[in-house]
Amino acid sequence: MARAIILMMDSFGVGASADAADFGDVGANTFGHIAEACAKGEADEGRSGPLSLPNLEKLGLGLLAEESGGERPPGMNFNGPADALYGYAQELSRGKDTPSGHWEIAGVPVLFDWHYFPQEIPTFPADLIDELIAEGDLPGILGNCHASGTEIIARLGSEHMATGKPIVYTSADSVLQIAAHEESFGLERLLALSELARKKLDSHGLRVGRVIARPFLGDSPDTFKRTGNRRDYSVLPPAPTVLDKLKEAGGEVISIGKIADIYAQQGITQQVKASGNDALFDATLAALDSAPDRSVIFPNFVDFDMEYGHRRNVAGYARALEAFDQRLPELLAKLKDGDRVFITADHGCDPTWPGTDHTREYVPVICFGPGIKGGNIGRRESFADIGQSIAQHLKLPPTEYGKSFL
Ligand SMILES: O=P(O)(O)O[C@H]1O[C@H](CO)[C@@H](O)[C@H]1O
Ligand SMILES: [Mn+2]
Ligand SMILES: [Mn+2]
Repeated sequence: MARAIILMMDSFGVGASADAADFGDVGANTFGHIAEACAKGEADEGRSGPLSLPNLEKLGLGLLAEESGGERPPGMNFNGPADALYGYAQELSRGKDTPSGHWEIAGVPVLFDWHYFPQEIPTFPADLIDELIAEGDLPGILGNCHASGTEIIARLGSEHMATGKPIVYTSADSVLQIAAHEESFGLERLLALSELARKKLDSHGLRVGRVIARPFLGDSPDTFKRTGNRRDYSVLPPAPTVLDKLKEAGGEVISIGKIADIYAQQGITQQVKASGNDALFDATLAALDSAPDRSVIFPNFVDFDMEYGHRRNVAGYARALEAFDQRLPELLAKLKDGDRVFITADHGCDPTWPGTDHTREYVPVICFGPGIKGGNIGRRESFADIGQSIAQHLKLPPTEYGKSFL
C-alpha cells in the first residue's frame, strides 16, 4: 500500500520568507504571532493561555518554526526527537495566493505574473463590466472595488437585495469575487454569473487566478453570513501536476473541500464536499478507510484562512489550531503501512498583520507515516519538494520542479 495524505492548513505560515520585502511582509509570522498573543493572554476567547499543540509539536512543528521564524514560538517546549521529517519551504511562485501555493506543492510553480486589479474605484475595466451586465442580464453591479468579503456584504448587502445588483469586488489576490444572496438573487444564478465572468476575463486576456462565487444568507447587516456554497473558478494549472500524473497512472485523487476547484478539476478523480474544518477532518478520516493503493487524499482546511486569517481573528485561529491538533491522533490511528502524511500550507495570513490579505511566508513541511524515521530536512527551496516526494513515493514520473526528501 502506498498512499499520500496532504493536510493543507490553508494560510498557516511559519515566518516571513527571504523575499518578504517584495510583498511588504517583512516581520510577518502567522504561527509565531498567534503563539505570542496566546502566551500574553491576548487570545482567551473560547480558549485560554499559551497555545497548546502537543501532537503537532511531536511532529516537529515547534522545531521547524524556530528555524523558519528565528525563535521558538512561545508555548512550544518539545525538544525532540520528532516522529516526523520536518522542515520549511520557501515559495518559488511569484504570488502569495492560494492557486500558486497549491500548484507549486503539486510540482508546478507559477512563474508568470497574475493580473491584479488596481487599487482604484472602479477597479474593473468598464468594457468587461458592461459585457457582464449585458450578458448576465443584470440591472448593474455594486462594489467594483477592493474589499474584505464580510465587510462588503455588511455594507452593501441590503442594497443588493433591494436592487438585484450583485456585489463584485477584488482583493490583493488575483481574484474577481461576486457576492449575492442565495435566495433573493439565487444560488444557481450566481454560479452561472461567476462562470460567465470567468469566460469574460479569459476572452479579455486577463490572467486572473480565480473568479469566486460568494453566496450569503440573512436579511440585515447583522445577520448576513456567507454559506458553504462558495465556488471557485480557476484557470488551468500551466503544466501537469503530480495529481495529473497519478490520475494518468490509474490512481485515485480524492479532493476534500475546495481542492478540486483550486486545481480547476485537473487530476481529480473523486470529490468530497464538506464545509468547516471539523467536517473536512471527518471526510479525510472516511477517505482513509476506503482509498485504495496509489491514492492521494487531499483536504484543504480553509477555516484557518477564510474564517480567522483574513478576519484578523487571533483567538479564533488559535482555537482552530488547537482543535486540529486534537484530532491528529484519530488520523494516526488509521494509517496503514505505506501511508505518508504531509502537513503544509499554501501561504501565510498573519492575523496580527495590517490589512486583511495574505502574507509572504515560509510554510511548514512535515512528513510522517508508519516506519518513517524522523529528522530535520531543513529549508526547502520550493514547495514543489512535496510534489516530488509524492511522485517518488507513488512511483510516478518525476515532476519538473522539486527535490524529494524521501
Ligand atoms: O475577504 P474575502 O472575501 O474572504 O476574500 C479572501 O478570499 C479570497 C480567496 O481565498 C482571497 O482573495 C481573499 O481576499
Ligand atoms: Mn489559501
Ligand atoms: Mn485566503
